[in-house]
Amino acid sequence: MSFENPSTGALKADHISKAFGGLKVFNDVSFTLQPGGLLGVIGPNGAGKTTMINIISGRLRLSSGEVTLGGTRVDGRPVYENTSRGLVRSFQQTATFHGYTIEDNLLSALRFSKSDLSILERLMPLLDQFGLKANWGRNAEILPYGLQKMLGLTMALAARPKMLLLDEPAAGLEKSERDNIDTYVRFAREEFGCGVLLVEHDMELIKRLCPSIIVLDGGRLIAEGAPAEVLSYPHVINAYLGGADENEEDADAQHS
Ligand SMILES: Nc1ncnc2c1ncn2[C@@H]1O[C@H](COP(=O)(O)OP(=O)(O)OP(=O)(O)O)[C@@H](O)[C@H]1O
Repeated sequence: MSFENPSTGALKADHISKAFGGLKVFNDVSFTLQPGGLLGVIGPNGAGKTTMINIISGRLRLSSGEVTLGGTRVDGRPVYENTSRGLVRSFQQTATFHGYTIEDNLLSALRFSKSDLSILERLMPLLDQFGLKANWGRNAEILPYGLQKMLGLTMALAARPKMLLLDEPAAGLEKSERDNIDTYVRFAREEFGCGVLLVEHDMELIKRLCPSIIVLDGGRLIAEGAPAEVLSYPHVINAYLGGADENEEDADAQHS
């Protein structure tokens, strides 16, 4: 039994593991994201970051362990049910309805999440800043990629998230557009008070935004803590650079 309110409680991954057939994507990973908190998730390609978001949001089932929001189990639950609990994810690729205008896309997002037009009013400063307001009646399909990406991210806020799962929001953006992600995350936290799980490869962004991070590699959680510290750990650097085998390093050390 839980006495916590699911819409205000922490997001907890408790000893979660996922395998696709014989392929173990991650194994025995645990972490907690406090309400209103911000946790970065990094790891080399194929480390299992997107799979983790798919599991937390309800798209995929866990092999073992559990994920709870405010004490209520959310893994294995339908996506729409988790969305209505305030657990909302964004996609690595753009996720807009092609053939529809910016306005239509946002109105559809409001409808899907049973939100009213007042949410659109709350989003207006963001829409203005990203240049989406200026392109209101344009077909989303023909917008530059950066605008499509920010539209998709803004649409995620239409569901009034309590916990926002962001899957590489900066991927595909020009360097000059990446400040938009800082603005977006700050806005989401201030306007909606939501917690943010930020999966990202852009280390500058991670260092700027996240007070703490976890690192996944080869299916394991290999480090956690403040980014400046964690990113200096040799085994984290090694995971990213795919450096020399540890035994080779030992052998080198013995010969030097
Ligand atoms: N539906 C699936 N069936 C089988 N294997 C899968 C499936 N989805 C993902 N995988 C495998 O799981 C592993 C983790 O993939 P995932 O996309 O979660 O990694 P990632 O850390 O998000 O990578 P990237 O940083 O490149 O986006 C990869 O080896 C991938 O091929």
